Amino acid sequence: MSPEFVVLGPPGAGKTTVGRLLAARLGVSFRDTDEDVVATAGKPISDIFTTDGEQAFRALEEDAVAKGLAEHDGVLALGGGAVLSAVTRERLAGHTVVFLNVGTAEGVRRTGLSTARPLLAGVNPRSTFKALLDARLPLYREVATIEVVTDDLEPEQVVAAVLAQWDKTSG
Ligand SMILES: Nc1ncnc2c1ncn2[C@@H]1O[C@H](COP(=O)(O)OP(=O)(O)OP(=O)(O)O)[C@@H](O)[C@H]1O
Ligand SMILES: O=C(O)C1=C[C@@H](O)[C@@H](O)[C@H](O)C1
Ligand SMILES: [Mg+2]
Repeated sequence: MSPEFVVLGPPGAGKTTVGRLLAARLGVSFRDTDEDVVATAGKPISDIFTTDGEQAFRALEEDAVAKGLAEHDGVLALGGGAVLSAVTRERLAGHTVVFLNVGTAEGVRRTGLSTARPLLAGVNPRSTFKALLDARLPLYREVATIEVVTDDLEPEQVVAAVLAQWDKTSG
C-alpha cells in the first residue's frame, strides 16, 4: 500500500484543508501525520513541544510518516517540518509529493488566528515564518513532484491545480 498523494508545505499552506478536499474529490481517505502524533502521544502538539521538546516531537513525527507511507493508500498530509528529517526525505522518493507553497504574508495571515503552532508562537511570527520558509524551501523542493503556489487560490482551486499538474506529469 502507498499513498496516492503526499501533501507537504509550511504551516498555513493548506495541507489539512486541501488534503481533505483532494481526498474527497478522489473518493479516498485522508490521513494527517500531525493527528497521528497527537493520538500516539495522547496530548496536543503544543504540549509535546513544551513538555518533551521539539526533538521528541520530530522522532514521533518520523515514525508517523513512515507508518503513513507504509499503511495509507489515500492522501497523506505531513506536518510542516517533516522534511527536516533526511530519513523522511529518502522515504518520500518514488511517491507523488505535492508541495503547497505559501508566501510569508499570506502564511502568517492564515496561521495568525491560531495558538496551536508552537514554532510560530514567538514575538515576531512574520520573521519566524520567513526564516522557517527560507530554511525549508530547498527541502520541500528536493522531494516534491508537484508544486502549487497557493497565495491567491481558494482551496478548491488548489485542488484543481494539483490535479492538472498530476495529469501532465503522469501523462
Ligand atoms: N488556499 C487557501 N485560501 C485561503 N485560506 C486557506 C487556504 N488554504 C488553507 N486556508 C486556511 O488557512 C488556515 C490553515 O490551513 P491548514 O490548517 O489547512 O494549513 P496546514 O498546512 O495544515 O497547517 P499546519 O502545518 O499548521 O498543519 C485554515 O484556516 C484554512 O481554512
Ligand atoms: O512547521 C512545523 O515545524 C510544524 C508544523 C505543524 O504541522 C506541526 O507538525 C508542528 O506544529 C510543527
Ligand atoms: Mg495541518
